[in-house]
Amino acid sequence: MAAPPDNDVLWARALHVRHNGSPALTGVSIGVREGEILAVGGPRGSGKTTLLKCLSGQLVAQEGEVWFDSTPVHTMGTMSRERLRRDRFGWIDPAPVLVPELTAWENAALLLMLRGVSRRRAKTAALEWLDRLDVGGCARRRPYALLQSERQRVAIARALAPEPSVIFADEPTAPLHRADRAQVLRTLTAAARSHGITVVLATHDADTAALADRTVSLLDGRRVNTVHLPPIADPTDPTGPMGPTGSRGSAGANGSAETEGRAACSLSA
Ligand SMILES: Nc1ncnc2c1ncn2[C@@H]1O[C@H](COP(=O)(O)OP(=O)(O)OP(=O)(O)O)[C@@H](O)[C@H]1O
Repeated sequence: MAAPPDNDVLWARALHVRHNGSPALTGVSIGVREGEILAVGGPRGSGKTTLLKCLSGQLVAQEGEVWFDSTPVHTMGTMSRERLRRDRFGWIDPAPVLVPELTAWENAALLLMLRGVSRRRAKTAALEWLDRLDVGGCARRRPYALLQSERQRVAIARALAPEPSVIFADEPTAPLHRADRAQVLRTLTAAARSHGITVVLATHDADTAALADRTVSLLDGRRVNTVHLPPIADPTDPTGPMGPTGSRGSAGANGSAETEGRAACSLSA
């Protein structure tokens, strides 16, 4: 078992994952450099979420290796992986999952308090991150009183507040409209760069991938050289393909735009 290259904070080799017998990842290898913002692109069902789950230790591949900071994650026991995820990693879901009983600032401070940071220090940090994400004014509201886009900003603040080594963001701007998407992504990437946080970002949106330092593409669970996808259309733009007369895609349950997975690609060597 060879250790990964020194300049990769995260590294995976020949990952094979099958969900109920169906292949989700087939021999995927990837290296993520420290402080890098890496986009994992590809159409729906191409394996992006599965890859992020393997890299973050949520899922152990049936075959293959994952290393973080020269430590083999694939051989860790469940408790060690949980500890690693809690102490070093952050995760942003496509739709915000907040604790309904807690206010926005308490949600944003939650991971810090779970790590043993005092309530006062956690609150200060949470309020700073909420401000940076333009939801400082919502700090005392509970999730039910927030817009979906505000909830997602709170969820992003919660992931950033502990300043983890790596943030895994799975379609983090899916619930947002186009203008919001760019602003939130810029905040996320700027915060990551200023704090040296590595970001692994799953997206099927070309505009989102453009903000990354580098993009790797997946198709049908394999690394490919290129995947050309149309940018996600804005459902609020009447002139766009998602507008009133358009027929491409459909609005998801949370109002987000869905794109078809049309891709032109070539298999990598
Ligand atoms: N828990 C599961 N059980 C069965 N099949 C699954 C499961 N999770 C994912 N799959 C399948 O594995 C493949 C890869 O899914 P994955 O969610 O990783 O892709 P993705 O690129 O993230 O897609 P999306 O953009 O829709 O989230 C798909 O065919 C998917 O249907």
